[in-house]
Amino acid sequence: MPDGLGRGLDAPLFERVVIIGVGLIGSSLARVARRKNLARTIVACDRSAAVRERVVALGLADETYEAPAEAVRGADFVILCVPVGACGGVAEQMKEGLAPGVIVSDVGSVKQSVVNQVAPHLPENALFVPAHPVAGTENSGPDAGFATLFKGRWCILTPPGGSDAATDRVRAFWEGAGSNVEVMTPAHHDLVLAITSHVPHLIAYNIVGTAADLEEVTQSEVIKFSAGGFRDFTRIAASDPTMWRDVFLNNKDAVLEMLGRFSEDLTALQRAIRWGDGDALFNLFTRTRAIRRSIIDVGQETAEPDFGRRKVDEA
Ligand SMILES: NC(=O)C1=CN([C@@H]2O[C@H](COP(=O)(O)OP(=O)(O)OC[C@H]3O[C@@H](n4cnc5c(N)ncnc54)[C@H](O)[C@@H]3O)[C@@H](O)[C@H]2O)C=CC1
Ligand SMILES: O=C(O)C(=O)Cc1ccc(O)cc1
Repeated sequence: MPDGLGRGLDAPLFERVVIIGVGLIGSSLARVARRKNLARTIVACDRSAAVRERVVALGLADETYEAPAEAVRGADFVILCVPVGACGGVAEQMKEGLAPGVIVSDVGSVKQSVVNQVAPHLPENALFVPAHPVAGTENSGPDAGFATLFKGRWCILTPPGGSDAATDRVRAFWEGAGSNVEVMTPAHHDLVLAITSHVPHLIAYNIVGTAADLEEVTQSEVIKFSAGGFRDFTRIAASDPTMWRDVFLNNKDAVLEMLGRFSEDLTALQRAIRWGDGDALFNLFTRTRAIRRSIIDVGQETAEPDFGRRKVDEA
């Protein structure tokens, strides 16, 4: 009996899913694809020999390749899970192996730049549905992934022509992985994520760097007294340097726009402290407390909002 996507109820969603870049996100996808029967065959591709060895040792894939063009042969779904700055190069390397009608997607934290890099390399008969799971941790590599990473989290799709049959299949894949799916334009995605994710990471990198540079506060004191808010910043600031370098270089305009607003608001706070304007501080802190509580309320109904999750299960 076929489902809404034309498959038998027990049939996997895709025949041959290729994951290029098997780190935190790629390995989590491999794990959940296996667990939820989203792929008949899982193919892993990574340029790192050490990663490919771990993929084999962890049993994450049915086949493992170094070369993207070999990996993608005969695939009906290819997902780029490499840093955003590497997507164009990988697309160029894989293009000659792509079968007609293949759906190509990615998981990059920035969307417009990935579209600009990848689309020119795809043959006309490939269907491109960019995606961004708004779920992750500060850890990297195939050992850091886990099958429940995407459960109850948002996944944003930015298909070029709005929704179509390929988008429906990618939506089904992410829903199968446990995510809630939303569709928007790449530019809108990049603006929203600049303030909700990219600037917060930049602030964390900056505050940890500032604390580490302070001469009168020794490194050991920073560590010793980091039980407060600073400790949360250190988790974020432990995120992958390559990944985050690429995010900032590839979402430059939106990040600079949001950073400008942030700096203005920070200056207003600085002024309130200097002039003893307690009302200004109290009013802002009251508003932000309400925002946090509304996130938690929504989270309890739908998704667990805590980004600081750790690996909780195995493949
Ligand atoms: N880490 C996170 O919390 C999240 C990351 N993302 C996005 O997911 C993507 C991957 O991030 P992670 O899994 O965290 O990274 P990761 O560092 O854990 O894994 C990346 C993998 O890609 C491989 N790789 C790098 N360049 C390559 C190339 N040119 N060809 C083939 N393989 C290559 C690396 O060897 C590594 O195994 C990034 O685009 C990131 O923006 C999206 C949501 C959350
Ligand atoms: O670990 C955290 O707090 C995160 O914010 C994870 C994360 C990192 C990058 C993304 O594009 C989405 C989620």
